[in-house]
Amino acid sequence: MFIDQLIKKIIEKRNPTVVGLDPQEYLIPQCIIKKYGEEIESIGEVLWQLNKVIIDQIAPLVPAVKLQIAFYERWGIEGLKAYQKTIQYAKEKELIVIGDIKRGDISSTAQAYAIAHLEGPFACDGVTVNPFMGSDSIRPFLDLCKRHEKGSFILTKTSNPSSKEFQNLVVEEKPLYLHIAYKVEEWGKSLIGDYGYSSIGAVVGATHPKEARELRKAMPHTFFLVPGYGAQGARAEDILSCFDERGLGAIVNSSRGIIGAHLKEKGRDISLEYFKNSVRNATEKMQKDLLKGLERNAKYKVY
Ligand SMILES: O=c1ccn([C@@H]2O[C@H](COP(=O)(O)O)[C@@H](O)[C@H]2O)c(=O)[nH]1
Repeated sequence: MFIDQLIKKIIEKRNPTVVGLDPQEYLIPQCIIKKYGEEIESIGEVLWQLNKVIIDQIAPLVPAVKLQIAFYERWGIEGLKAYQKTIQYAKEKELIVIGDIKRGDISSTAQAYAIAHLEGPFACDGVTVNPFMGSDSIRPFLDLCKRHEKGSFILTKTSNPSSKEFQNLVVEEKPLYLHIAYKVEEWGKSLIGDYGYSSIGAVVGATHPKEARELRKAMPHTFFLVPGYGAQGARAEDILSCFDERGLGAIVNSSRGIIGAHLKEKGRDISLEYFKNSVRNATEKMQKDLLKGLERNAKYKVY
């Protein structure tokens, strides 16, 4: 089952970190661009080689990677080829692969999305899904998660500053994000694994600790995918309430904070060796930070 595999890997590596493979142009080291081609036609190769370097550094350290599809789609077919190759390589390295695709549409269309991203050409282990269109737009993802032992994370309270515009609106005496939370718990009921969590999880932003605390209580069987740590300003202490007393219940994403760590230190004109060290150091630093946060608080046991 998706969720049990994810949790087992988190425990095995003592690390609730997912590295975001979000290769924004400005953070790609010059040495990789120079080696694989500066022309637009080479972009696929650049993205793929960049990701390969990153994955080789982080595979022994983390349980999972998350690919934000926008940074591949943005380049068209060549970008999507790099996306596909990266998914394959990360799986070979025994990483859990999450496709951050945030899809949501009428059921026939949602089914095509679910096939593409859970069993077809871009099959990941898990994906992110947008619940705005309601249960029938989610159903095809649930069905394929069940059939193929995959996972989905439903946007519940997102990390961006404007998320409150809709998600915090009070509807029938409760904020909208709580209505979504109860639905996500219901959708996940038949996919609960050995640790008490479902393969149907929720995206809960690290940047909203108050809401995260409320959501953890409202969603006892829902595993959280938590973006917002690092580049968006959230710190380890903001995230603690996403975890249960076992130190389980959440995996924390960092993209720019890890694959762009070199920018703060030196900029883009660095050697490949420097880039590798920078990615590895930033990943280890995040792991230490999260574990220290959990250990400092007597409420949490850490694996
Ligand atoms: O609420 C959300 C949902 C998804 N994201 C995605 O996570 C990463 C965050 O990247 P950083 O560089 O670590 O800020 C990115 O892919 C977002 O699209 C999110 O930030 N918030």
